Amino acid sequence: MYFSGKIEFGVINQSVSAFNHILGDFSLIVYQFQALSAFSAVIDRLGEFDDVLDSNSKKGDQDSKEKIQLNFCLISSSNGLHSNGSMPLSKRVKLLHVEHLTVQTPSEATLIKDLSFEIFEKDHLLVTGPSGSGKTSLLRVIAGLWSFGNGAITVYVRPRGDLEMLHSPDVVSYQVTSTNETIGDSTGRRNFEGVIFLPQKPYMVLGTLRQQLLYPTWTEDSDNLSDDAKQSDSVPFLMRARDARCVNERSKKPTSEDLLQVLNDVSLGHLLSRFDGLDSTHEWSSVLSLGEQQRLAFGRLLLSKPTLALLDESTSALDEANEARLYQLIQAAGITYISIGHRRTLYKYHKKVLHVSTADSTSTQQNWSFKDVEEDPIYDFSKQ
Ligand SMILES: Nc1ncnc2c1ncn2[C@@H]1O[C@H](COP(=O)(O)OP(=O)(O)OP(=O)(O)O)[C@@H](O)[C@H]1O
Repeated sequence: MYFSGKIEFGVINQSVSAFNHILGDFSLIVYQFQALSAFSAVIDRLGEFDDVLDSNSKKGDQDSKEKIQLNFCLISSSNGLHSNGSMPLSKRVKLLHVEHLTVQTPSEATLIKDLSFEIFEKDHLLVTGPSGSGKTSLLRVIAGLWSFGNGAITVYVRPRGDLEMLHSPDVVSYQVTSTNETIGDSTGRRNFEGVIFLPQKPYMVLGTLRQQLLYPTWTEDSDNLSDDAKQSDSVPFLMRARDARCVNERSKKPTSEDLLQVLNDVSLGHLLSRFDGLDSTHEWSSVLSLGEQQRLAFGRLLLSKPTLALLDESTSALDEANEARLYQLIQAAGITYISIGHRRTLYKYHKKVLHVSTADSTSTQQNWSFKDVEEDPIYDFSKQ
């Protein structure tokens, strides 16, 4: 066609280039077919996952009446002087109110029936009972990690700094007023300050010894979170982003001296020479024994000073001397705690005891008893 003059040379060039272009585009699909099909499978799975989340949240809304109501209240304080200037008798600060709580498993088997009790400051509570009776589930409910069942729980938290105030000799009383401000419910429960849950096997973060100690209160991730993220539910519970109404200022990050002091307090000073200071990185869950990990977790408690600590067999791997030392340390730090444990020696460090027995599915009777620790016959044995 070119020689007969029907077409110009430039047009032939353009046609070749256009053909190559189209061939290249189609070849991309052929060559990348495997990657594209894998990508499509991932998109399908994400789509299904999203559908399941949507249906669960809709179901959750429908079932909300059946779920455990968890509320957080901000404790308000006053110096409590009477109008005539006299000092009132110091009032006890309520930290936890459990009302008609029934705890169930996801398959609706009842673990604890119609439980009601109150915990005041320094009313350290020991939860005992046979294996499988629901002790851990109860702590998970209080921590907001479990909501199967019904009833209501109110957790009272105080603004950071008030713990120090309470123990200052200038403060003669600390009062819960009738105008406690509700700062969150079961949907917004992650945005508060004041409750820490310590499992039997503590979570060891990837990073340095310093980061281990600062977790979960001063994690780098939570430092880097945007304000929007800090206010959203997407922040993991243990990172505990702060609610502006709860703490006016971010609590002061402990210095290296504070961290060294806490390490010595929990008898882990030797880790510094063994692992070359605070800033070396190791796989901590492998290089530390369970007892050392549990002591490290108590170090975190001593730095964070929560209003309420939930200890789920948190000293199970420790000898009695170390266990005694840790309980004395958190008592001295003014932390009120609820512990689960099987050892008789634990009775000494608690004021109240909640005994849960295995629920009988054929009976509607309560399967728990709540009393002062002195009233429990085991208490006398524990002192020997
Ligand atoms: N995620 C779950 N799904 C279904 N059932 C569960 C779940 N977690 C716990 N359970 C069941 O709930 C019951 C209570 O468990 P829980 O861990 O609260 O008991 P526990 O009293 O703390 O036991 P232990 O003293 O052995 O730690 C057990 O029968 C357990 O199998």
